[in-house]
Amino acid sequence: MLLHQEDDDEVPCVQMQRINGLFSGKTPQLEKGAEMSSLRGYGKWAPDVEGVTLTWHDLSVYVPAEKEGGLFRKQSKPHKRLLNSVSGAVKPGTLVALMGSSGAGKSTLMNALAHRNPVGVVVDGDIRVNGRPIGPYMNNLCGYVPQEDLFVRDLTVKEHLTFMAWMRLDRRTSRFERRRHVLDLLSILGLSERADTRIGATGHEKVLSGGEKKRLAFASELLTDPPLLFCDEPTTGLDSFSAQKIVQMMGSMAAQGKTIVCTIHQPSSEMFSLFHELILLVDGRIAFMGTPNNAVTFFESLNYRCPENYNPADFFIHTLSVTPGDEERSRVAVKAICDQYTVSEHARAVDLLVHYERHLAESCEIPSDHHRAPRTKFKGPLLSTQFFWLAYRSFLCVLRDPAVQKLRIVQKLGIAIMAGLCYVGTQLDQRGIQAIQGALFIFVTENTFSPMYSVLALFPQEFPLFMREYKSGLYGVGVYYLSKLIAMLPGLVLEPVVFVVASYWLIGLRTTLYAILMTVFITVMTMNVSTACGCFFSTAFESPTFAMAYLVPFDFLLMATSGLFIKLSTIPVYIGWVRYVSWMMYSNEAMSIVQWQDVHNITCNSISKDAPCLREGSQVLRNYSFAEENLPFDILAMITLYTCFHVLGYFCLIKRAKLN
Ligand SMILES: Nc1ncnc2c1ncn2[C@@H]1O[C@H](COP(=O)(O)OP(=O)(O)OP(=O)(O)O)[C@@H](O)[C@H]1O
Repeated sequence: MLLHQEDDDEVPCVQMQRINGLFSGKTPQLEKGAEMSSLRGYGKWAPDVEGVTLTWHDLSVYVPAEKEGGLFRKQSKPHKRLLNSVSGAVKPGTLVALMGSSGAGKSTLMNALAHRNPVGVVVDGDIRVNGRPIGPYMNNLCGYVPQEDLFVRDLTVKEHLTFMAWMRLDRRTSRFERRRHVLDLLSILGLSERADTRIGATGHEKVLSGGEKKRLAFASELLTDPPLLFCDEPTTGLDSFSAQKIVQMMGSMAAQGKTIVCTIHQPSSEMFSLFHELILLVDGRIAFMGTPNNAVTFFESLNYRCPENYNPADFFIHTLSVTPGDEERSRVAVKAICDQYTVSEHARAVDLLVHYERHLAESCEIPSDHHRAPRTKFKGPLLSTQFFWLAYRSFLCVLRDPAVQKLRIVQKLGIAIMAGLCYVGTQLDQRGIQAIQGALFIFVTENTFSPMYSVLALFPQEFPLFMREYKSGLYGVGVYYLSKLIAMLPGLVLEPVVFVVASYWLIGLRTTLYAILMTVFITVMTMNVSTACGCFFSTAFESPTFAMAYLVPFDFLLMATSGLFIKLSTIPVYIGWVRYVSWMMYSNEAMSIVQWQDVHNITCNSISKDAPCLREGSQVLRNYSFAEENLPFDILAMITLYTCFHVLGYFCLIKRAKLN
């Protein structure tokens, strides 16, 4: 059989048919024109795409090696190579098993092929889809089922898919079509009966089984009907029956023309027989690529005979593994297998296919910006749609956890009543001044500390899911951040209102409508600024523990400069600047102004003979270094701080997203 290529520019048809026959017996030979046109018309809006051929040539992947040396003497080591000049090709309608021992480079290869490389990873080589170099359009073209299932646990199966349908499908898809799509997928993947079941998560009430979650992960990817699908260890953690079902399902999808690459560990013989192609990776090199039957023959030709009734998958991995105690000899043997594969007819067949695809693409004169074509065809959801669905998802989560919400409201109510009871009977006299100022300070602290600390986990706990969805191009940082804020807003208004209403009259604060409304407004503002500060710390640090470590000293300074414990005019200059970022001070001053402005009838029953008698509200304010005319400035300062904290939080989230 003639397998080597004499001339890159001339690939005779007979030779190509032979290659295809050798490479995969079941793959239909696509017509030259048909194949190219299928890709040219591709986009999410064009689900009728026929299929894709994925090729990669001379592909190497590097990561920067760790730096050595002390704090002031860092030396860069050369990059570490994870993949070493690998080439391969997968045709439409093929289910490929990507196998190798742990650390062989399977995930690295799959990430490179799917154009989803982690930050810092350098990819060198040529990866093409139907002859086109891959690019950001891969987000639209391919589906990626990750190994670890990450879902919003409080959603039901149907809600999750509906969310995905709005976030992933073309904006021109009608509501009816989306619903039909979701229902069809539920039915195809056997999830119809679980449609209204909550997904659940590890450590919580588990409501979907591992296999069902995996099928849901497939459903999320299949919504866009991608012709190319990557699956990272889809059977890991599943029982043999569920694992078999998943592989069978992938087989049926491949039978419909999809190209599916799947990493897999220890498949049973029965499961292994469902794969059309096999790629064996070892130490970043390809030890074999071709059909499982050809793999057996290839290993036999190297005197590695798979015993009868032995699972070939186990045999290959065993042969390619490094035996403890005999590392040197095993490494030499494994290297010899890779070297033999490189000069084998199987490798040459792959090379020919790779060159053929490239030749085909070049001869079709695709415009230089061809890689943008799929993007221009697909019209993603509008920002407003993304915002609505993200906010809706967050609201659902809040509503689905009523115990936490109820607890927070009950807690607020309890503290408000306790605080109120402490100040019952407050008179407008000299003792009353201290009582009122103390009560106002409780208004400030109670609406500062607990909300600020309660949001510290908000972003870190959802970060893995956010990163996955962000990296797959589902939405941007801004719309995500904004949706989180909006979802929190009802609670951030309700809680302070409950607090003020429950304690205001018990304490005996001013009962003018203006004073009540302004106190409610300032308390709501206080809680929102505190939460904004918490959000900033939540995005700036990778864990709530770190955030807390920095937030506690900051809080101390805020409280010390709030105006109750020390006269603001006497604070030393070197620490005095903190008052300008202390919303506790602004809030305290604003609430004090509301309570004391235009008060002229304070009874003079001085606590001690030496203490001055404060008859006027303005005197009370002056006593705390507050000034009546500062009220608009205090409110403006709180609004500014609220905005600044959120802007900082947003930029920190962008930075974290880019670094991960
Ligand atoms: N970002 C990275 N920085 C440094 N080393 C990395 C990085 N990513 C992967 N590696 C290393 O590259 C090698 C291949 O990793 P990869 O995750 O691709 O292996 P794998 O075959 O998928 O393994 P497993 O089956 O255990 O998931 C491993 O030794 C891993 O430690």
